[in-house]
Amino acid sequence: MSQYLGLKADFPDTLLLYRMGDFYEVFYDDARKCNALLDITLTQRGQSAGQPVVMAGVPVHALESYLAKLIKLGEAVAIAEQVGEVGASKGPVERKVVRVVTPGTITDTELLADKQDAVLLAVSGHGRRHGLAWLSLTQGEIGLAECSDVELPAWLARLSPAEVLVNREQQPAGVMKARFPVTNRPSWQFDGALGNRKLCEQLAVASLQGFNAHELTLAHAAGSALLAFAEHTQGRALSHVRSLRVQRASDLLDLPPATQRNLELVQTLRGEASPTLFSLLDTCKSGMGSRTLRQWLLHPKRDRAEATARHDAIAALHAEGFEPLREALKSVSDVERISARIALRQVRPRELTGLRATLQVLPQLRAVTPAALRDATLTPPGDILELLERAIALEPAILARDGGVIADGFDAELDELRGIQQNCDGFLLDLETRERARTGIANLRVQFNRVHGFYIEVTQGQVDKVPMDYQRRQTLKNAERYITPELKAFEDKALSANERALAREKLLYEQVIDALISRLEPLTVLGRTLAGLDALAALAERAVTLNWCRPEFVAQPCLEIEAGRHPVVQARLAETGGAEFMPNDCRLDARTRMLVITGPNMGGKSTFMRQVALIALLAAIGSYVPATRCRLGPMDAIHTRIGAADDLANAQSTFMLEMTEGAAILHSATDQSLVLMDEIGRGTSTFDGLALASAIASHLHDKTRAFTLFATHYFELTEFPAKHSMAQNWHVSAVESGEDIVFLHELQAGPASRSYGVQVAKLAGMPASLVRQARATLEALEARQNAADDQFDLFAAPPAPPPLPEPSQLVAALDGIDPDALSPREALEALYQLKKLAKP
Ligand SMILES: Nc1ncnc2c1ncn2[C@@H]1O[C@H](COP(=O)(O)OP(=O)(O)OP(=O)(O)O)[C@@H](O)[C@H]1O
Repeated sequence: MSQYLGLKADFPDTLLLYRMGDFYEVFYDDARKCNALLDITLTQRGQSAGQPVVMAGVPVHALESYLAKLIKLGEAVAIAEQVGEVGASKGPVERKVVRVVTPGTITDTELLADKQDAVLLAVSGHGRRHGLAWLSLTQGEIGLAECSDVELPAWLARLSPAEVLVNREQQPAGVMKARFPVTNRPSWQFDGALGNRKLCEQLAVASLQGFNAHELTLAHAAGSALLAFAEHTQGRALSHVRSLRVQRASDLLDLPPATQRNLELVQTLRGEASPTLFSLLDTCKSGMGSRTLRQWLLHPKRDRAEATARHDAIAALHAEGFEPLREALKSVSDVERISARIALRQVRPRELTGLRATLQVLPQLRAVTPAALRDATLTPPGDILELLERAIALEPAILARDGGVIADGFDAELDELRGIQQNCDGFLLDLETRERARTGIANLRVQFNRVHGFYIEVTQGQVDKVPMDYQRRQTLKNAERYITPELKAFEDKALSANERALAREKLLYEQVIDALISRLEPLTVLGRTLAGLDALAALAERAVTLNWCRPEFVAQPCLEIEAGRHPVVQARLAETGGAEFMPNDCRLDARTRMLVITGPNMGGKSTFMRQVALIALLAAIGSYVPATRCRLGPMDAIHTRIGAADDLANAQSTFMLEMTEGAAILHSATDQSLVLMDEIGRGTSTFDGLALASAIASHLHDKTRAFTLFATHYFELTEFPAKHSMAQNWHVSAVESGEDIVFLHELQAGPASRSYGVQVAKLAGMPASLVRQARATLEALEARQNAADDQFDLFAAPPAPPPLPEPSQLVAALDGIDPDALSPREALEALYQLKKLAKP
């Protein structure tokens, strides 16, 4: 147990899986935890320090599936293997932790989601400002950023880390509130100067100035913890991590967590992966293409140069045809992950054959790529392909340790070892023929037995013909057995050929990896280029299949959409064979900044608002958009306040959440933001709600001047545009037919005439008697309302705040005291003085 306890001391917070023969065992608390998490049986064995040893085990062959479960549950796992030889020394075989797997540092293909990177994020600082450093080990690029505590949730949502490293002694509240797996790290690792040095070393540069990252001290501190942890888990330096990107919130189109959620970008409101905007867009042919597209979707830039270049690329793909390219992309493997796994020396033989196949199709892929996108990096690095073709077998074994990985003809020694195994019988026959000819002994035989190994047997009558180089091995009654130097050499080779072939293969495989590591740069770049091409080709395909148009960017404030559609709702309607989707226009500009949208429930208000936001976002990531025409001015953020789900986990009521999100929008939106407000105020009583909704609308119209789509059930708000010149009334149309209602989903100018709530309730299947009663009550209420209608002005300017009271003498005296400048005696006097002033 002492060997186990020694190893465990280095990994106190990590489950330690300890190899014992055919099992990985876990002990004590780790065993209890695994019992609870994996439902594996606890046992007891012997005693250590007077206590029974509680343990549990998983079979070696099932390790990966148990690891996958543990990682999914947010656990970190250290794996201790036997590294010493059994019986080589007294006591237990030497064991070492060879691998630490944590949610943010997994690189195993089996454990990683194909379409999503596992991002490891470190957050430094606490209180108001934070430094962020992140990395996906299978990508090889470090990201750095700094942000305020208010911005932190948006960063966390955008990066969606698999694991967050925080300072054990200064845990940032924003991280602890979010629901990501957190790993505590020692305080000293969050050091700015150390981080700067480590980052420079990692990137092999003298200063971070070239990356414009030299002044981000807080981010350096996070970088220090990030690199230390990543190296610690991999047990080696990260030779493939060679680039750095500084992200500034001000460069990105802001998509706060609520927006990502409400627009169902990568996850539905129920937490499923489809149908979402991403699931609709992602027809990529490779995992790396999908990951790139996802990254584009969640990190749209404010600057439109990159998006315009992507629009150009899609146009080129349309002009020259994208199907042959997509066909060629089918035979491309995940070069991005394979290069990272080469760097980490974890690459498997079949991944190398995948890489080889990719390099082989490159010329063909290049030929079908439009000239404008035919990047220089699409030329195969010839030496790498040549090496893979020569070195790796056509269909290698799954694991290098099983042999059969290195191709025949690559290494003479390996060929010979394999030759020995395969041609043992042939060699012996050949030797026998040669020796018979050389000695003239016609009945000489070359043979083998387990006890004596190989020998040449000569009958007693012929022994005088035996040449000088024959050494006697054994004397029998009728025969002598000999060995020759040649046969001895063959015996040595044959007996250990298998073992030696395996060892030789392992060595050669390592050498191939060494050679690949030295040529990693072009491979990494190639991975990135192919991933980008795959994502672009998917966007080109979507644009044609779904009949989208190229958006136009302009410099003046403007958001004009003709015949816009909600891509996901439209696809769902088409799938389910429901009604046709009704396209709608939207026109906002410097003079019209707000649409007040009314209409019945189910009329299509939310769908319309979301489609406007999705179209703006799609344009910003460089995609075509679901409309017939689209012109967009500059945009810095998309804010949304939609829905009324309680946030029970954070103990917030519907109304509190509504107001918190509303307040966040009012604080951060600008005149370049797009704001969607869906039925704000409905979480409280009618008067409260109406008062708040109108105050919020006024604030957005008068102060923020953001492009706002304001959907509401409060009819009173349809009077808003009459008094606010930049607002207009629009409504979603519906027609009554008898007591029923038909939704036209068409956006028309002007306010809605009524809300049709009772008809919608009938449609939803409310009992007929209840609907009748509701209709009667409604009529009575409307009659009373008309009678009592007074001319109350909802949008009158707010009353001036009351003047601040004069500060009292006591407060003025307190204000005048500077505690740091007082001697103890002066402080005592000041205290007496204050007491005197406090007397009535
Ligand atoms: N333009 C459209 N064309 C066809 N169907 C549509 C359109 N817009 C919405 N719909 C359909 O109507 C349903 C309801 O739309 P939506 O949720 O946008 O209505 P709403 O007015 O926001 O309702 P509520 O006020 O109850 O939230 C959608 O699920 C969709 O199936």
